[in-house]
Amino acid sequence: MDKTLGRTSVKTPIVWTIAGSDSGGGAGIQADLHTINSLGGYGCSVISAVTAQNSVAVRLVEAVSDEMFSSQLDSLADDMPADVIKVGLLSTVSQVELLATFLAALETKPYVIYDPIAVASSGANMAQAGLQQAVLETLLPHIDLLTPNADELEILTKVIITSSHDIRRSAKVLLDKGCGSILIKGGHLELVDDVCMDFWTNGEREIVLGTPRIDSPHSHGTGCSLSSAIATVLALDYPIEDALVLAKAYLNQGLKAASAKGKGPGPIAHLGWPTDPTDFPDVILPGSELGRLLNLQGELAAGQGFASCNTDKLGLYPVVDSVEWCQKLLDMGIKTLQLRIKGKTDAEVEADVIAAIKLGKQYQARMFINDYWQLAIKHGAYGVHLGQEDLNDAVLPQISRAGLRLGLSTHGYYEMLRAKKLKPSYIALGHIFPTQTKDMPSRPQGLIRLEKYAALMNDIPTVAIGGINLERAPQVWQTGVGSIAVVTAITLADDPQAVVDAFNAVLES
Ligand SMILES: Cc1ncc(COP(=O)(O)OP(=O)(O)O)c(N)n1
Ligand SMILES: Cc1nc(C(=O)O)sc1CCOP(=O)(O)O
Ligand SMILES: [Mg+2]
Repeated sequence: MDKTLGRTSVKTPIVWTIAGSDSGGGAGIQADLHTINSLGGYGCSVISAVTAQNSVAVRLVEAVSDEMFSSQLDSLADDMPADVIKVGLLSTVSQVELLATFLAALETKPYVIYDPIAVASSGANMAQAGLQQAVLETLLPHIDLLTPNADELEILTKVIITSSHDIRRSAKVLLDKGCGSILIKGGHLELVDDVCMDFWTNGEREIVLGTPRIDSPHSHGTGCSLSSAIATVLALDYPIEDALVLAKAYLNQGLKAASAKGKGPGPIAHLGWPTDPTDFPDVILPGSELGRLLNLQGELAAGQGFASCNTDKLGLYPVVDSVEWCQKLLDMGIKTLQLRIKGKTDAEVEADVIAAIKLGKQYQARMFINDYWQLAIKHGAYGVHLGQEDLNDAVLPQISRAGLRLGLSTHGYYEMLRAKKLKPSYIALGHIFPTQTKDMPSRPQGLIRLEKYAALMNDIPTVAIGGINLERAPQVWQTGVGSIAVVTAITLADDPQAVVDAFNAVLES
């Protein structure tokens, strides 16, 4: 029997920060450790330089000796290997070279993020001449994510950023040097008024996140906190797109509550895992005004949205592959249902789609058609269900204009936020547990994440899917989702009627 039901306690991941000490506590090692701890990681530190500073000025910067720098790295490697490493200030050329050699020699290489602090926000230069060249030539091939702001980007690439073309051109310079991906931070990007825009690319995919500019004087250490937040969320095994979104939300939440600790600008507040929807960034869609300005690939735009299901509790939602199953389940009183036939042409499924839609109307049930959106429109279905890949081909305005409901699959924070912008009729959250029904590219989410997702999507109907059976149903239902979708729990049951009755009892509790 599955005793954990997906609520396994997550091991606290180890995140190293390799950075300078800020005696004022707001940036560098201190900001990193606050952030790592606040988001649920265990922070270890390798101090590259000691700075004497307060909230007003940096008075003195002293790099540690090469021996001390290397000894810290080796001490940690021998006993407390990192799940993710965040690198901040490196103040000498030899530190850059020592770190590159150290990373190259690691047997199991963790994900490495480098926030290339060329010049502190206070204006004090903390880096040795020649350091940028050493970074470009020796360190970048070991970096999975580089997080420069526009100034740092210009220093590293010599490209002055005045357009989206410049952003891509400068990113390419760094990717060509061997860096895995780049997050260009929008704090200093002035392409769009009043929107703080962050641009991420790995050369194949692009993600743009926007947030209204939060005008706080207390923004000391924001870059350090952002990169260590990304590091910690990655160490907790979230994918990069979710780490970007969560780190941004962490920063926004902290900026709103930031306060002075001395006479000058204070640091952001460290307030734990973000949960307030208003702190989360806007996913910029390619078909939006800003998306077009940035030349993002694709057509997706927010549009008018989709017809409502008139309830946020869609109940038990069986997903089946035949008209016979539809008939059987409608006879059992099911009111939300999906016909999911895979791998056939439109012509091969059309008769089944027509029959399923007709049955749905006869039983006054919400009959969704999976994938075959053109047939669903043609024959007047109640709704369509589409996944992330389907969004590349489907013409959403046609579905919306035809008055059909739209359900969208999602598998994490980024996809949820992007899906929500399309104003669908419901959002599916998957896959919660391992499933035999389909090969999934993502990992099972588990109940702890599902609970967070359901709370964040609190103003749109939600459906949980993936590996849900009767035993797991009560705990899934307690997370606050509005519906439970199942395939094999019903289709492989010895007594489907008994299983439907038992699910209904859980969902009515
Ligand atoms: C309710 C519900 N949720 C998720 C899915 C999966 O849709 P998709 O990702 O498009 O995958 P396929 O089902 O097409 O294989 C779904 N069908 N229903
Ligand atoms: C079709 C499907 N979509 C998923 C998603 O997460 O998007 S999980 C899934 C299969 C669900 O089948 P079962 O209930 O047998 O595990
Ligand atoms: Mg699909």
